[in-house]
Amino acid sequence: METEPAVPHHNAPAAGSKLGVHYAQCFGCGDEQEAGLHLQSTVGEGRTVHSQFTVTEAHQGAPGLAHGGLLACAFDEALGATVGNLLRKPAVTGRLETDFRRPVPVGSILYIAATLDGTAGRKIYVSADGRLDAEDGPIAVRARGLFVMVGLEHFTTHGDPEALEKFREAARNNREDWNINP
Ligand SMILES: CCCCCCCC(=O)SCCNC(=O)CCNC(=O)[C@H](O)C(C)(C)COP(=O)(O)OP(=O)(O)OC[C@H]1O[C@@H](n2cnc3c(N)ncnc32)[C@H](O)[C@@H]1OP(=O)(O)O
Repeated sequence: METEPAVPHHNAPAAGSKLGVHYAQCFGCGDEQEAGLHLQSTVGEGRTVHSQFTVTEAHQGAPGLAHGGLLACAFDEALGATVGNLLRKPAVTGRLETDFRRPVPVGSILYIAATLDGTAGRKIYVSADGRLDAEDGPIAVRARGLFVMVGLEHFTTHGDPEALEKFREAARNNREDWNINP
C-alpha cells in the first residue's frame, strides 16, 4: 500500500495550541504520576508538535544520566500526542525505533520536535528529533514510530474498563483538550 501525506483532522488544534494531559495516570504526560515525565506539548506549524520534558533524578539509568528506555518513553509519548491530536483517531504504537546520539544529563531539558510523515491505510508514520536544552540545541535522540489506528474496542477489550469510563467522562467534559472519537 502506498504511503500518503498525513492530513490533519479539520478539528485538529491550531498551531500554538498547548495540548493538555490526555490521561492523568499516563506515565508520559499525566499530572498524577509523580515520577512520570510530565511531557508538555504544543502544536507547531504544518504537521508538527513540539514537546519538552525535564530530566530528573527519577529518570536516571547511569548516575546523572537519563535511562535510554525512559527517553524512548518520552518519544513514544511525543509521537503519540502528535498522531492523536493532529489526526484525532485512536492509534497505538506498533513500532518505535530510537537512536541515542548523545548522553542526556539529569537537569537537562529535551526539546522534541515530531512530524507526521504519512499514512498508509491504518498505518501512521511519524518521526522526531530531540535536542538538548534548546530548540536548536544538539540532537541527542532521534526516533521513528509506526502507529496503527485501532477501534475503541482495543481499549475496552484490553484495558481497565472502569479507568476507561473515567477517561471518557473527562474527555466529554474537556473536548477541547482531547477527543477520543475519530
Ligand atoms: C495522546 C496519546 C499518547 C499515547 C502515547 C503512548 C502510545 C502507546 O504507548 S500505545 C501502547 C503500546 N502499544 C501497544 O500496546 C500495541 C500492542 N499491539 C497491538 O495491539 C497490535 O499489534 C496492533 C494494534 C498494533 C496491530 O494489530 P492489528 O490491529 O491486528 O493489525 P495488523 O494487521 O497486525 O497490523 C496493521 C498493519 O500494521 C503493520 N504493523 C503492525 N505492527 C507492526 C510493527 N511492529 N512493525 C511493522 N509493521 C507493523 C502490519 O504489518 C499491518 O500492515 P499492512 O496493513 O500493510 O498489512
